[in-house]
Amino acid sequence: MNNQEYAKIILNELNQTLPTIDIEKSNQFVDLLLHAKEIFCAGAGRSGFAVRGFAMRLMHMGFNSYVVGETCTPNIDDTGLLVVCSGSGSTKSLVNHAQKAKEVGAKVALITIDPESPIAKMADVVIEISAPSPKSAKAGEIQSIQPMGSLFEQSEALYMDTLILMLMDKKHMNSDTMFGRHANME
Ligand SMILES: O=C([C@H](O)CO)[C@H](O)[C@H](O)COP(=O)(O)O
Repeated sequence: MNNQEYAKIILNELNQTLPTIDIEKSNQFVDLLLHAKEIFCAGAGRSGFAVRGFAMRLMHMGFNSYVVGETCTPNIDDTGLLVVCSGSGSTKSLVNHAQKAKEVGAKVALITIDPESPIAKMADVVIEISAPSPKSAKAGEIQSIQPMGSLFEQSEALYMDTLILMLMDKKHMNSDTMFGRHANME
């Protein structure tokens, strides 16, 4: 198959995952984002790349957003929100981050394939994406030709872009006002 044929298959897969994500839980997630004093974003591997992109857009909107593990990321307290992206919901470092967040009274939002996972059990809101899971027993019903967690990782990145659009509506922001905060020392 050529690249265009594969592209159509991938888009078809995304067309199954993205429109089935829960609306009410997404509204709850947006409320948590709007009310947090500081937002801490965590993920490992390719989920880590996805959540870094989300942290950047939040920064563009004026939120105090941080990537967990970066040198200049401060402590989390009861005014904070931890956003975790984890297909399995059981990656050890991320379980530890969620435990710490709950210990200090912070909120936790999880994007995952497995709503029964250890992090899901601690989370205030769990966003389930149905996709194959290479790292846990629970796999979503939606099938993929892509390797490992690719469909989940693409879906979570695009899902977080839908959250950004919802936040832009609520805060009356547009691309120009956000670009004003983009790094000018690149
Ligand atoms: O990078 C990943 C791997 O490529 C799976 O497709 C995962 O995102 C990484 O291993 C983290 O795992 P999860 O916490 O289960 O997302």
